[in-house]
Amino acid sequence: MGNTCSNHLGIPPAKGPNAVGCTDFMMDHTVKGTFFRIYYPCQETEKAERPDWVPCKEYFNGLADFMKINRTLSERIFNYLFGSFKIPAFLDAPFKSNEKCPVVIFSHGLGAFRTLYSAVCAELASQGFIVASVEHRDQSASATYYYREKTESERASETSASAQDNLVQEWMYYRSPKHGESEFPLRNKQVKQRADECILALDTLIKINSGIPVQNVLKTQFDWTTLENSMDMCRIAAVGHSFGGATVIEALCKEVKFKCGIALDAWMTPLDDELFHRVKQPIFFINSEKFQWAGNISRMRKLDSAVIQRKMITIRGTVHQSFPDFTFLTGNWIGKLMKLKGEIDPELAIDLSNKATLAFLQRHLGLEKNFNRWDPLIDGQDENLIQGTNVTVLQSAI
Ligand SMILES: CCN(CC)CCN(C[C@]12C[C@](c3ccc(C(F)(F)F)cc3)(C1)C2)C(=O)Cn1c(SCc2ccc(F)cc2)nc(=O)c2c1C=CC2
Repeated sequence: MGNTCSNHLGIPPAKGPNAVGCTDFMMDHTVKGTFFRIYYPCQETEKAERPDWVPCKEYFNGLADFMKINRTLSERIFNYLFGSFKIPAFLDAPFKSNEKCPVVIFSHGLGAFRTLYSAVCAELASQGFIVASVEHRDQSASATYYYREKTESERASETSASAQDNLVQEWMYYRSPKHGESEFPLRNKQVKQRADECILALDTLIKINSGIPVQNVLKTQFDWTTLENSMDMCRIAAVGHSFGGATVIEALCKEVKFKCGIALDAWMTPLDDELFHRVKQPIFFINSEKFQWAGNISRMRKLDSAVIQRKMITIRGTVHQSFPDFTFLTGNWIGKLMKLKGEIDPELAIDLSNKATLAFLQRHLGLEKNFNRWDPLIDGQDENLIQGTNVTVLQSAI
């Protein structure tokens, strides 16, 4: 990425001391199995190549459905606009770390999928974390796939004998609420499934860490046994964007192994009210300036506590899409037109968010790093940050 001129488009490289590897894991042939992309510290290798940011065209089709635009037209536009981007990580590079790595489980937003937050996940991996970016199968992702065994008739109708093993790749697309269907029951059911999927991903990493052999149904060149005894299972956090932010809070409530949570522009609607007094871990809300509204903020405020650290900052000049990778991938005027960019430089915004995240993780995972140099950001002490929120919340609404 030698190109330094400002109009260079691409996901910014990670800033930490470690090179970043990434690979995919799918547990089994069911829709209930866990599916995630893992980012990890790796050996510098010139031969590994960077994977495509969007792995296959079905994701662009799903994105078109999610945005309610025509598939054929948009597939061409998305391919033209985004088809050639690579992510800042080396595919299947050999894992390398001279110390146990803390663990982050990442949850994507509504209409997104596992690869769209690589600027956040790769940065954490470059700083020594192992990050599992889950792909949710609750029909909130634009698209996702799983494998199922072929049925008798499918096998029978097979022409060539050289057919692949008896598996069929099954695609699941975003499900929008039916006409008249109220949003809460659907989103509440989904947030519970999403939390379970984050916990299942964590349990899978725990098995891998303890040397229990686990099957990866995806054919990759990555040797999962190299991760044995490499993860610090006392230092686990959950991070997520928007619907993924709500998933973080639900997951913290269900699984005490998550020591803290970071919610990037959380969307609080899917959460039950009675959840708020049950979650006990520290939570950090990093909000955009444009997405939040009083009702959403007042639900975050219900988590305020005198005894458990709950923090909130707002990044000036940001929009909801300032956290996913799209914010880096279009020119200024398209980006602003499509609300993919705010007023602030996207790389500065994600840098502030990542540094504040690392400082909060050091504080609540007890890391012995120097991320505490960014502690002031947790309290909004920067010209581009607001401590708390810019949204006025009526006192009575709390
Ligand atoms: C009419 C559609 N309507 C559906 C309910 C609202 C659609 N919408 C605003 C969008 C996503 C947008 C987007 C993406 C991507 C391009 C592209 F051109 F760059 F591809 C453009 C334009 C369309 C901005 C959101 O849903 C916002 N949002 C998100 S956006 C997460 C996301 C999705 C797809 C991505 F590729 C990247 C990130 N995650 C949430 O958890 C929640 C919300 C709202 C409440 C909870």
